[in-house]
Amino acid sequence: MIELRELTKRYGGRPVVDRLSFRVEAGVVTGFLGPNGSGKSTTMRMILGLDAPDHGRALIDGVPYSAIDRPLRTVGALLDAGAFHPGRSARAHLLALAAGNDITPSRVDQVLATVGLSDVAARRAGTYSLGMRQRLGVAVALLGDPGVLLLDEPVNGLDPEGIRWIRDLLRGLAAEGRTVFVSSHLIAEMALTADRLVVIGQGRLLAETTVTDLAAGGDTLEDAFFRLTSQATDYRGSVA
Ligand SMILES: Nc1ncnc2c1ncn2[C@@H]1O[C@H](COP(=O)(O)OP(=O)(O)OP(=O)(O)O)[C@@H](O)[C@H]1O
Repeated sequence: MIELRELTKRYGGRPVVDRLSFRVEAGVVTGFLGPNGSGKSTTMRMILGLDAPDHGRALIDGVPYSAIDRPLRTVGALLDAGAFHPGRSARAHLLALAAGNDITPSRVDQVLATVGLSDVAARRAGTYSLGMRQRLGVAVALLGDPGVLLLDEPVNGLDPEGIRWIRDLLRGLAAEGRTVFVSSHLIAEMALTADRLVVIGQGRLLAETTVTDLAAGGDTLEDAFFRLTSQATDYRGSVA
């Protein structure tokens, strides 16, 4: 379970995450939705201890990330799919991470198979397509067989087959009782993947809901999402 209590981050005096409080429960996929720049990545970075909050806290199974022993085995994260040494093979990359976290080499082969990279595992990660890099990022997240998973925009750059694959994977991981928290700015994709939704705008909580309830007002999901977030963007578009 992930719990945020009044989590706040300011940049240049401006709150980009603003007293955010909510829970992400185990056993379902929770979508984290908001327009561009609404603070999703900053929130995830604070949950993972990569950015320090100015106020409030983020807890994973009741403790801050920094207090978790062997974190890879508790929390798996996909933040930036490009974060690999380009000269290293996918297998070497995973083996190095496994060695540092008391994870067996056989687990490396398992996750390579899960993400569909077994046949190309000896290739340098720098030669991978964007979709293959996303899959390697997912392999890293799964490596420690963690009970909690955070994925920031995992479908970015994936083709339709890859999108369906990640959707099925996330739903399967939640069905195993894991906590799955996945960000997106695409309501249509989240409607197919997530059960619960946490919607933010300008760093503030706009709604904690379910896909079913969001659509219940008779609107299309997209209309309901726009209605929720229309007053909470830093930009405005107009149709000529
Ligand atoms: N290191 C930083 N320094 C200053 N401002 C930052 C920093 N990181 C993020 N911001 C600002 O914080 C706000 C929230 O950014 P964030 O990346 O968390 O949003 P997001 O919801 O993930 O957006 P997107 O969907 O576009 O990825 C933005 O206005 C961004 O410019």
